[in-house]
Amino acid sequence: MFDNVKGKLIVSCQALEDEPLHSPFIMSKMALAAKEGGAAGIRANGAEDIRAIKAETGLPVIGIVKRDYEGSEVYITPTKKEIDELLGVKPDMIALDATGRVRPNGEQLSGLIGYVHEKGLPVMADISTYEEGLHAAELGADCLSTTLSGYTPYSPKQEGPDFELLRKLSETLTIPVFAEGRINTPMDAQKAFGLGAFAVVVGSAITRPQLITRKFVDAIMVQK
Ligand SMILES: CC(=O)N[C@H](C=O)[C@@H](O)[C@H](O)[C@H](O)COP(=O)(O)O
Repeated sequence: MFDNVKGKLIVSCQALEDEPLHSPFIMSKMALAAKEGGAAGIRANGAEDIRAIKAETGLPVIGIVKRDYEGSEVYITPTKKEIDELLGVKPDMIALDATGRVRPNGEQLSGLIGYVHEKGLPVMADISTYEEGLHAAELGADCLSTTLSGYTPYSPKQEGPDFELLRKLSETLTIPVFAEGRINTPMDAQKAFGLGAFAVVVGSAITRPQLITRKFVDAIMVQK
């Protein structure tokens, strides 16, 4: 996985139930389009989507399962149950929330990292702050991704990527740091590599047409 994606673009192909493109078939075609465009890997949500994407593209897949639990804000691969679902479709890496927030059922990040490793897969730790990155690395995460910066109550809210977080983590740590979250333009991606990103993950700017459309509409409204 790591050799295949180093220095390259990973495209996140996700459409939740409340999104217009929600469908494993559509996500598999989205992933195929990403492959044609030169993507080296795919990030995807849910066993069904991952199965379809792997069959259609053969690209390495970073798998997650997004699920809400009462009493916890953690929704990216929150518990062992979601890891088990992913193991059934053989992703090349499993990404999970590695923030300091309380997980459902009292499950612990350290236990989940250990569990994924037992099953022979690497772990991508989705973090929102520098401290969370250091902690996840100490716990044995194989790589980090800046996925959750801006999405925890205590991380900075920004329109663009959290370049500062990327820079600090890449400078301090030896494990790969992936740039992810609001990488909106090819220039953002170039800048991320300049700051030490191991690979760049782009989602909405490529695979959420409703959001891409909204940007055009908003720009037109402002002009009027
Ligand atoms: C915060 C959260 O739930 N992020 C999710 C994580 O898998 C996805 O919804 C994002 O699309 C992905 O991280 C890529 O980011 P962006 O779509 O901004 O390029």
